[in-house]
Amino acid sequence: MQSPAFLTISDLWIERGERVLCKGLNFNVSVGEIVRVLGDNGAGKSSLLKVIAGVIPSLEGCIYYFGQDITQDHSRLQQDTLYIGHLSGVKNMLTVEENLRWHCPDVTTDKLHSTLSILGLLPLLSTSIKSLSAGQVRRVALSRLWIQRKKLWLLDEPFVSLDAEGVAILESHMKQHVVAGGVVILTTHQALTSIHSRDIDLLS
Ligand SMILES: Nc1ncnc2c1ncn2[C@@H]1O[C@H](COP(=O)(O)OP(=O)(O)OP(=O)(O)O)[C@@H](O)[C@H]1O
Repeated sequence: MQSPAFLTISDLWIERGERVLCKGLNFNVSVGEIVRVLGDNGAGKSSLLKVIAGVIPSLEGCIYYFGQDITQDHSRLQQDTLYIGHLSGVKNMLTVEENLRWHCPDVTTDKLHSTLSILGLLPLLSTSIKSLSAGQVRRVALSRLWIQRKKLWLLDEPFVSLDAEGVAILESHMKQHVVAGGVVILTTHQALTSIHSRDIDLLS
């Protein structure tokens, strides 16, 4: 018998603000895949990620995690998921280090420093988020991908504000993650330059 997919989205309907999005959406995601969710502005890409993350409920349909229906209780999937939303979850009043320690209280100083070094943020360790550029804030948000070990990455517009070097660093890290058996589901309006993805198109 074939083993169940990592994630199965089955006849999923999403409603937001009395508008129905994703009318009967079906797709599977396998271990080792990068899935790019495409669609026009307002098509429902962020909403779909939020439904998978268990942040908002679906109107109808089911989500299966390794064949187990988790539609009503996302806790098993949430344990294995790192969701970085469009607004990135970075706190303006904290420094770069405080932000990361807030999200990842168990991180060692070595790991923190090596991650910030990869992302070019080490000199900004004690700088308050409110003094950073948009691209630097995005790098702080994404640094959790190097620290928190989770199978599923749900990334909403992770490339926004990144320069070419930042895009290359993130694409390379995604590639390593899926080669190691992870899964990435992301939304982006830009083409991926060095990684292969499977595209799911949400028609608006
Ligand atoms: N909190 C909310 N309350 C009500 N409606 C919402 C809410 N958030 C989003 N919507 C609506 O849901 C629809 C889909 O929004 P969503 O953010 O999922 O789209 P998107 O495809 O990610 O768009 P974009 O490409 O612009 O980021 C839009 O019509 C939007 O107005």
